[in-house]
Amino acid sequence: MSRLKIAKPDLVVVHGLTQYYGRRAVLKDVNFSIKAGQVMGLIGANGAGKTTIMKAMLGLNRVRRGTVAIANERVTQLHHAVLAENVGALIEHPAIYPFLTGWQQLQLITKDVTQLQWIVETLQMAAYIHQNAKHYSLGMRQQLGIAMALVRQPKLVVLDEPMNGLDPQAVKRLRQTIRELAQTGMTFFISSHILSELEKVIDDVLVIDHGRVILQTPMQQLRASYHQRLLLQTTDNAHALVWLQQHHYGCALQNDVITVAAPDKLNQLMAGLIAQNIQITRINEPAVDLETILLTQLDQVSGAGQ
Ligand SMILES: Nc1ncnc2c1ncn2[C@@H]1O[C@H](COP(=O)(O)OP(=O)(O)OP(=O)(O)O)[C@@H](O)[C@H]1O
Repeated sequence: MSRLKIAKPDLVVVHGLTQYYGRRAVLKDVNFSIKAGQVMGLIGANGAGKTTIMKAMLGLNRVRRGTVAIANERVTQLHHAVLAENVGALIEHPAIYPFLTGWQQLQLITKDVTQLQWIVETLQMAAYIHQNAKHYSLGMRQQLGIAMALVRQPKLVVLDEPMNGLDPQAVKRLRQTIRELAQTGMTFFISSHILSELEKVIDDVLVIDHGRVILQTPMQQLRASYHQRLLLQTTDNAHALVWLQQHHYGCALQNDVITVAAPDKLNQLMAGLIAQNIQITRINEPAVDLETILLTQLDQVSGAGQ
């Protein structure tokens, strides 16, 4: 029996978003969509427009042109009923009342004790949740802000730099929580400068530069598009290098290690070296991170545009 693969619907559709601060365009025809259950990362340099995009999605800014739709409902500054039911967000600094406890602030969002207990336990906030928030550290305030965004388990959660001020354990917990919630169908849109953390949690990445989208792609595809290097050590590196160059492999020798660029016929390469009586003593594909992949990819994008 053949199985029909049902495409997930778009939960967020942003179309032609253009925004000015004064006379300066800070978003320029921004288009993207996020499918239900996806975890999408938003990356860009300082001032690229990440927070501005998130604010526009939440009806916090007046946009010049373009539309935002969440769960098929238009969102504007004056029309945002869909957000109350379906969206949790932490943008810039968490809005916290200093004379309420963390628990009381969470109660402003939901009275459901099961949900309240769940988030306090999940983010391990029990030690301070009943203290007044004015005594909270930066990290505790940030955790409370995240808890406020997640507590009702809304369809969409928008998090602007959520890892700010969190210690490594809290970052790990947040990452696990996001992955678990995404498994249940929740959708996330997360900006972060900590690419090494972001890449552990996202399915797709949206890259913006000077208010324009320059890349939107699944992480899997991004990784596949990166031509991996190979590190080789042999019993006779000098001889190996000559053979590789003669056979048009891009390669270089440094500190007794040969770097070979993107060998797509690994068997041929190994067989060729062995036929020369060169023994391969070590072969290694170095782990590659999102930052390296993106820099390479963006070089190609800007190179192609020249
Ligand atoms: N209220 C404002 N008035 C005028 N200009 C603003 C305002 N808010 C942001 N900007 C400008 O809009 C541009 C985009 O800012 P935005 O905060 O969206 O960037 P970002 O990508 O979130 O940056 P960062 O990584 O530093 O947080 C910047 O050039 C910024 O100076």
